[in-house]
Amino acid sequence: MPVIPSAATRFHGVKLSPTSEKPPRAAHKTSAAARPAPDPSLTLRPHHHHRRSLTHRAPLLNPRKNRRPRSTSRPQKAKPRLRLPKPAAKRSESEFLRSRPLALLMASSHIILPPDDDDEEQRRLEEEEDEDPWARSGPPPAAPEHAVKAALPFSATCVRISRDSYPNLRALRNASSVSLADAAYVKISEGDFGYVLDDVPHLVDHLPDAPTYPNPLQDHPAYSTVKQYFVNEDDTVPQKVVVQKNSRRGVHFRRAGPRQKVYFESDEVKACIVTCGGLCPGLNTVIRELVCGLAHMYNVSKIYGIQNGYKGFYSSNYLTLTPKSVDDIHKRGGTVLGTSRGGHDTKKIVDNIQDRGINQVYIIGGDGTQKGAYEIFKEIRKRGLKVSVAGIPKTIDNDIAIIDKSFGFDTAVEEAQRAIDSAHVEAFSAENGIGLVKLMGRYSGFIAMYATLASRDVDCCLIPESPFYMDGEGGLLQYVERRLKENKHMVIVVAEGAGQDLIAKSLSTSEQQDASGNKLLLDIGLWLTHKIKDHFKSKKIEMTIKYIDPTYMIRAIPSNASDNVYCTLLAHSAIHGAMAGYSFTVGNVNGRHAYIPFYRVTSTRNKVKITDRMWARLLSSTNQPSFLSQKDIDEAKENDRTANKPPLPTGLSHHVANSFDQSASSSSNSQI
Ligand SMILES: Nc1ncnc2c1ncn2[C@@H]1O[C@H](COP(=O)(O)OP(=O)(O)OP(=O)(O)O)[C@@H](O)[C@H]1O
Ligand SMILES: O=P(O)(O)OC[C@H]1O[C@](O)(CO)[C@@H](O)[C@@H]1O
Ligand SMILES: [Mg+2]
Repeated sequence: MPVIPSAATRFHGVKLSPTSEKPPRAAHKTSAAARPAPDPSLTLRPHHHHRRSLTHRAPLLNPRKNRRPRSTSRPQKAKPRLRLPKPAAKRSESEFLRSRPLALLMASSHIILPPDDDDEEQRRLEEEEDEDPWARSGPPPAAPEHAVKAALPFSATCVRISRDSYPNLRALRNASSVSLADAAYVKISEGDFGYVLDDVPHLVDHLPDAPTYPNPLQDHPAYSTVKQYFVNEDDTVPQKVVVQKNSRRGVHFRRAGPRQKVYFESDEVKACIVTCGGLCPGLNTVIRELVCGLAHMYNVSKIYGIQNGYKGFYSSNYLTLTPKSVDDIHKRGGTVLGTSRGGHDTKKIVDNIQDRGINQVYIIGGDGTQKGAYEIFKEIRKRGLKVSVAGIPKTIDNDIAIIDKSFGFDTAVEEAQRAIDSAHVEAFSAENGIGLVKLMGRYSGFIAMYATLASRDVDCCLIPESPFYMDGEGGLLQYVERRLKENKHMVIVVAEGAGQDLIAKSLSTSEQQDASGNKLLLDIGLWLTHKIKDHFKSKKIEMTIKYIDPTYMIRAIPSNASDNVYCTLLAHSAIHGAMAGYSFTVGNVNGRHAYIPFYRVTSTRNKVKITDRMWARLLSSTNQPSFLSQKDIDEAKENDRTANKPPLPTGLSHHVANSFDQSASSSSNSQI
């Protein structure tokens, strides 16, 4: 374990030891501009151990040419997943081509076929494909109890979803509607009763001969008493848990957790961690637990911090992280690594990953960051590198699709209470007092909604998902007037993304964007304050309004206790997945940690559904008008119907498509 020397640099208030190395001169063509600039303040000490490790050129893991030297602890060969296509004689070439998913044809090195008898089965199923008995006549009649029991064990019946699951041929056929590059990474398998596995990519998809090793956790004293520590390879987590008797089993994700076999030896691992996008409570906890988890569970000692977001991959030296150097960082807000927006240059980033021999990349960030992680993963796959990419979703707005909740959200809602309490005290203590609080939420009003529901002092909550208007019958100004008459004071909570159309209409400003291309928002809090003041002035009614904007104070604090635990578990799940060779975004799905494909978390955004009971609860708790016309409600219902449905390859069997439809439909988990 590297020990922090006294000369260690202080960075973002934390003691960290930067490596003194620049990346080795690459044999391949990283441009000079892409090289990290030497930073004198970060080259304080020679660090021989790491110099040696960093100058070691990343093995370009073309399975045929550059195979890793075999380790002393005998690697176990992975179960072969590749099968050669059947002899041409059995089918004509065009038949063969038609029967292969486009994705598999493109990457001939990983054509993955079911066993011969499955091929027969496959053809039979294809013939039956247009004859979905459920589509014709509804769900099958209830089977006798013993038959249902026999059908349910996943591994017994879902023969095509083996431990090393592979893309389903039918599922990906004619994958022409998604981009070629993306179709290659969609791994969908089918099982019985409408079961679908939306799987994540694995190293063996492109490195079929990658050796496996026993998981070092099995010798770990802390885990020796655990009854079943390793998760079953076949375990999956359903996207939708509210079902009826005859529902399809629906879409599932691979369950997160430690596997019996891993694809990296401990001393082979070189992990790096990066944080991108805006701040969020818990970032430092995730960093800490990644470092400590890698070191303590898997005996990994080469762990590096990338400074200031994606651009740090190619413009800064990497920091050496040890359990000691990150020991107390979870008690601080922000990120000790620094963060930024913009600067994602996939090629330069992967050049540097390759040059420095990094083989596990942990990427903490929001929706934009996960899109960036997906691009990095695709480039890594293109180059045939043995690198796992693990995304850990971070966003205070809670707008990442699929997952139950993002870390830091609870802390943010809790901290928002203090601002709302102050607003309430100010409003209550004045004659006709209004307290107005602006909370974060660019496109999704979760913080505002939950903070309002938690507080009970709020009279009106405005969020981006629910349009509102100011003037006339049923408008906001009329409601404020009425409320003051009734109560003599009121509290308004507004999410920063609410009412942007109204401001844009009244102030003719041109749209601006941040470095990542996100729209820069106009200050709805300030605008509302003026509008309300002007309204009462024109009516000659005395009133006082106090505008509180705690947005950055809320996201800059350390995470609370429950978020700390959540961050720890997320970090551990990410480590287990990366060690097991998967690339994914990790998240809680219905209370279980799962590995979610990048394309799923990046293709839609989690939003407050104003057609759900939760929003109705809010309306009934504040007594505010909904501000919605029938047209707005119809539109919202239509949006909800397709809200969580990802863009899928065309040519999916309607069994699979139906399962996705059902799992995406709104009357599910989001309602409590
Ligand atoms: N489509 C994309 N492809 C590749 N990289 C992207 C993409 N969108 C964003 N990024 C990169 O991801 C990083 C973070 O993006 P962004 O600033 O949008 O924050 P975020 O991750 O969405 O977090 P949050 O919005 O919660 O603060 C930036 O460095 C940006 O360049
Ligand atoms: O000022 P910054 O750092 O760009 O961040 C602001 C944005 O970041 C977030 O906190 C997360 O996306 C948004 O709620 C907010 O609009
Ligand atoms: Mg974002």
